[in-house]
Amino acid sequence: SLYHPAMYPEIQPYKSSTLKVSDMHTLYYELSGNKDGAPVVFVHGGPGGGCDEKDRSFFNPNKYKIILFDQRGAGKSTPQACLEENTTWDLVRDMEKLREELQIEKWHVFGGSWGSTLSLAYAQSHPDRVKSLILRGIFTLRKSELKFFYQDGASHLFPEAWDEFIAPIPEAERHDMILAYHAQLNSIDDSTRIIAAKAWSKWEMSTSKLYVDPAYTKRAESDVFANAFARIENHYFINTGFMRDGQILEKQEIDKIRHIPCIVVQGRYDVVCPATTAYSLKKVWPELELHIVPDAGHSSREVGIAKLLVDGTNKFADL
Ligand SMILES: CNCC(=O)c1nnc(C(C)(C)C)o1
Repeated sequence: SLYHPAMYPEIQPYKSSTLKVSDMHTLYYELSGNKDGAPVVFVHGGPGGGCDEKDRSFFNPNKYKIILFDQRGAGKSTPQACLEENTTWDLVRDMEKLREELQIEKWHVFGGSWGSTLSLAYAQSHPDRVKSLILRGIFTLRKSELKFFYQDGASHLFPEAWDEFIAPIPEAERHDMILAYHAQLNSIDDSTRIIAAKAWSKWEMSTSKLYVDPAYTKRAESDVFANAFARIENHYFINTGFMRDGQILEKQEIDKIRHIPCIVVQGRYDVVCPATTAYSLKKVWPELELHIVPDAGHSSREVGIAKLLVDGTNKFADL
């Protein structure tokens, strides 16, 4: 079932296709809802997480032309979990290629977690192509954010899951978990790679909701999902998103997009992308509408978060 009564019923795409964006990469995308409606592009998280069919339900299908696409190496895009030619700026260029392929002038942009990072990077690169931004669980890949979730922070709140996360890593390497996981996720040994990928994914899935949800955590047990999610996330994080530390929050970058209508929905108890980053974004971008949900964690599937996201898409539908 869906995460809140305000969400729209599950629908199927009226078109699914692929777009070749480089000699190496081909993206999967799909269109649903009203083909003459207001175009909105859904930017999935991870990176490497891929889209989920339920993601269509954040949008009124009578008002929106709903565009879901799997970023490089994620979901149904190929080559699966490929790290070559896979950077933030390749994905920004891909969004422009997709927009042009679909003959869209301007579109609404909706994204959570890594999806909020890429949405902001895209808007700062192409502000004239963005009608509105609806963002959840703000993530800007600062070293402090990565340290909190992967080294010394969330570990204090989820000690049991943290024990499982560090288990595959030799004690001598635990002082730099992202680097240590990079070695295992890129090992020549398949079993080392998949064990590390599942442990990495399970850490995130078991800390993404205020009430740990076993059904949600199960997602980490899929070899295909875990492999792409873990390898691509780790690749982006070890490169701190291919950006300067804090680049997205710089005044010169925010000033490019301050005129764009923007709603941010942030869980108070989000331990994956803690509220401090959403708050920093609000301080540098006072015009944005910030909602901190008092009883939610990171996931867009938290009841309070899902409701405010749908309220946001309903509000922006007629912009
Ligand atoms: C640090 N990564 C957070 C993120 O982007 C994310 N968390 N869960 C997801 C999926 C919903 C795509 C699994 O993405």
